[in-house]
Amino acid sequence: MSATVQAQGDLLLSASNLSVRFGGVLAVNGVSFDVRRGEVFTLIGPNGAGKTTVFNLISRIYTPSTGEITWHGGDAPLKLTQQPPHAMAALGIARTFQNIELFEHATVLQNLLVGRHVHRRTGFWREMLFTGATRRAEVHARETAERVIELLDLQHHRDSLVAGLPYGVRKVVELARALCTEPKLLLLDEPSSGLNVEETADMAFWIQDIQKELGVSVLMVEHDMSLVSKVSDRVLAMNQGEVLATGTPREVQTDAKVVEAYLGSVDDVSSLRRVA
Ligand SMILES: Nc1ncnc2c1ncn2[C@@H]1O[C@H](COP(=O)(O)OP(=O)(O)OP(=O)(O)O)[C@@H](O)[C@H]1O
Repeated sequence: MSATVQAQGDLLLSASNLSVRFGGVLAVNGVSFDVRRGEVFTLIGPNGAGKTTVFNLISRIYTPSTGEITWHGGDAPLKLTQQPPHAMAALGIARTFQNIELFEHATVLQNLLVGRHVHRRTGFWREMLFTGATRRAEVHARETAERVIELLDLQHHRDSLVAGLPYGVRKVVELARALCTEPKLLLLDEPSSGLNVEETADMAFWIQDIQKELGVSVLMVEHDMSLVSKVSDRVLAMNQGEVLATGTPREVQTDAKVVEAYLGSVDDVSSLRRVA
């Protein structure tokens, strides 16, 4: 894993003119944005704005009706819309889910090693014969898992069954499992959902560590504006499927269109000014 945060101007992913229609609902309408290497880029907006739909377009759960998503994380630009969902992890895109999806009756370490298997290239017969390549892959998987365990302070939980862990720890384990695929881009779907204030502050700390220590870029959907302000380099605000504003957390939170979308009135702008 890279230890350097890369230059901000360097493009990692670009979404251009994305639209999705569900029956009569135009859930996403002409949305364009870029995610740069090393940045935390956050989608915000009121309920039903289209954030999750954009997120699901990037992780290839949905295919856009119009538009294109280009991945710049490989040797040459790649059209993500032509890739199947299962190809995402191998390309360097990992995600977490709003409702945690872990193997409940496996240990934390076992869950992390499952995450690593996306990079196994050794083939069936080599695995059966446990060749040198297989052994090296196994050692690398364990080393990566141990590094992630240390980074996210999960040492005490390494051999615990996930089912017995508090919700806040499980959220961190899910983050750890995604990191074990050694992604270039980490997609976080509402990382603070279900967490209390203290756990949300811890989550902000982990996201900053992931960005700064590992150089991993983050694209997240998040409602908690304290977390958004603390960790985001740039924010994109949506409403009714369309982009309202893109910029720093402060720029977006004080944008009149954004304030109006949240509150229905530009008079209440001060209540959104909770930028750290
Ligand atoms: N699979 C689907 N089928 C039909 N309509 C959908 C589907 N997914 C989303 N929608 C509709 O698309 C619009 C955008 O929904 P989306 O979930 O993307 O919003 P959101 O900004 O993530 O909202 P929230 O913050 O409440 O999660 C909504 O009107 C929603 O009802």
